[in-house]
Amino acid sequence: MQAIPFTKMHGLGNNYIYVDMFKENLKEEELSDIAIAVSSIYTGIGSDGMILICPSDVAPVKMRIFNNDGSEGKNCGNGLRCVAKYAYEKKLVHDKTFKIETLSGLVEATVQESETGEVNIVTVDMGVPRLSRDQIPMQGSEKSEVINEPFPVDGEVYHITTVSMGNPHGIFYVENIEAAPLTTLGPRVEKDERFPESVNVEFVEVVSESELHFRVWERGSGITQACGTGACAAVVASVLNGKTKRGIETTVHLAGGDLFITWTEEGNVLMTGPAETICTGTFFYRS
Ligand SMILES: N[C@@H](CCC[C@H](N)C(=O)O)C(=O)O
Repeated sequence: MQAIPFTKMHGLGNNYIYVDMFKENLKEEELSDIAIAVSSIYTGIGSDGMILICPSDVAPVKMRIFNNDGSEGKNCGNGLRCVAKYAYEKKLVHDKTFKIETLSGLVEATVQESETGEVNIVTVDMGVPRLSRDQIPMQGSEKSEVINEPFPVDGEVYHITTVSMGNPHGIFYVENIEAAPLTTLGPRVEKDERFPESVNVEFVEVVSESELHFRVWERGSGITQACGTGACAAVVASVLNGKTKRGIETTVHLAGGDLFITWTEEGNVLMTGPAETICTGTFFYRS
């Protein structure tokens, strides 16, 4: 049995068990099983997965994210805001703006500190979205982009736009977000063979040129209350489809609350939203 101190945090209800790898030592070959164990609502703590806050050779801190099925993702927008909050409050960093390494590259976080020294709001420069099929990855002509492309599923033709924010997203537009086929099309598209690494599946209702409703079926975790990279991908997809404008802030309404996202004229995507600590404790892992 291994005692693992943890902090549970969430960004708009997208909640993970955070382990401080500056202090703890988890075996690489057990990470996937530990993520599954901590995430269980019956025999674990209950979460959308596990995030490791690690030392880095190229930044003050590195994030690794495991979904609740044990698979490792390459990026996590809500997780990045929580990692930034943790790193600043625990004095792993001293500047309000600092880099975070992810498996898909470096991003830059800026924390807003309250009078009590707490961080509640974080902006992350998520970098440049990746649009070609080989970057998603998605089967088909390598360098082509997938914008409102017919996407047949079990005899019905939907239209998909794909964007990578370091992890893959497939976006579908719907008339009414409440009627989005989250639990049917979500898992079906997640594992579709056209996506060799699976895909996060998002449904978007356009409210105006600067406002979207959004729901997500996450790769490896199913329905979550929010997906930061997914919301960034939805804003990029909406510009590409001529539904919203580039260079202006778009409010994305997720099940867990709102994110404020701009795809800048310079090319980077900026995401601003909350990060909160739920509790701390010790998990007893039995391998
Ligand atoms: N919830 C996250 C994304 C987590 C990883 C994703 N499920 C994947 O496998 O790519 C976010 O806030 O971006």
